[in-house]
Amino acid sequence: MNEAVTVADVTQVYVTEQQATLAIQQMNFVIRRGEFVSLIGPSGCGKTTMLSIIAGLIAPTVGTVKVAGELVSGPSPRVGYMLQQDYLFPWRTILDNASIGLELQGSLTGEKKQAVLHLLDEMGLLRFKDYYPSQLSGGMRQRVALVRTLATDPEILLLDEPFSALDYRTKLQLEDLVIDTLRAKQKTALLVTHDISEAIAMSDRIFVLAPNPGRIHKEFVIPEEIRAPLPFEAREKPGFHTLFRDIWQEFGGDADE
Ligand SMILES: Nc1ncnc2c1ncn2[C@@H]1O[C@H](COP(=O)(O)OP(=O)(O)OP(=O)(O)O)[C@@H](O)[C@H]1O
Repeated sequence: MNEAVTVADVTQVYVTEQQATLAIQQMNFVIRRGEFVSLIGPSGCGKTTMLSIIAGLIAPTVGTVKVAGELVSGPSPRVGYMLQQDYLFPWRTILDNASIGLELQGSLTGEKKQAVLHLLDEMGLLRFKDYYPSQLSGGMRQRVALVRTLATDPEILLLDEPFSALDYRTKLQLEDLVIDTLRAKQKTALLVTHDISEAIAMSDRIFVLAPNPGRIHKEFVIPEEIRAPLPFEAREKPGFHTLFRDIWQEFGGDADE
């Protein structure tokens, strides 16, 4: 099974007392195992809705989603979710925050706790394991959130603007750390971002979405000449800015020129 995520004919309509909103219309795509794919597009084009459907948090009005060949019918340990905010519990230590997913699953064995400590070590956080979130910087807290997401060993990670609240330097460092970690662990990831450069630097493929109704407008495969071991290096490749401009135009970037 090479397909990590299969989205088939997904349509999502939100109905409120005032109106019905066609948030997503007939979306179809496949993410292969180990791939890093980004969803970019203007506000309201259905990016978060798509992640919520893949995560099993909402059932699509029409269509199906499979994760590793299994129909998604609710939240599953196969899928990990990382958000813009770290949502760490202030009264729990870093180790206890990082372990909470395992604890909630009732699977926090001694062996798993060692694995969490190992992940904290990989993220440069081991010496802070007994600290509380308020004692850490925003970038460090987001690294704890990444450890918490990886601790349950999900097959696919859904990343909803996880770098957008960070300062620029921290954001670039964390992008490198995430890619390095996910590639080493051969994880599949779907990133939602408003940052075209970030999407190009991190992804294998990019879907540009369009709004009203939310749909896939265009797919970009990142060419070999732009790929690099780490996103920071990809930003320096010749061809990076040409691709940026191509995507910007599809984004409607030149609409007011
Ligand atoms: N719970 C809801 N009830 C009603 N309408 C909703 C709900 N959630 C989202 N929508 C609508 O569905 C559309 C898609 O929203 P969604 O949040 O998925 O877009 P997005 O691309 O993630 O936007 P942003 O970039 O601003 O986060 C929007 O028109 C939004 O107003």
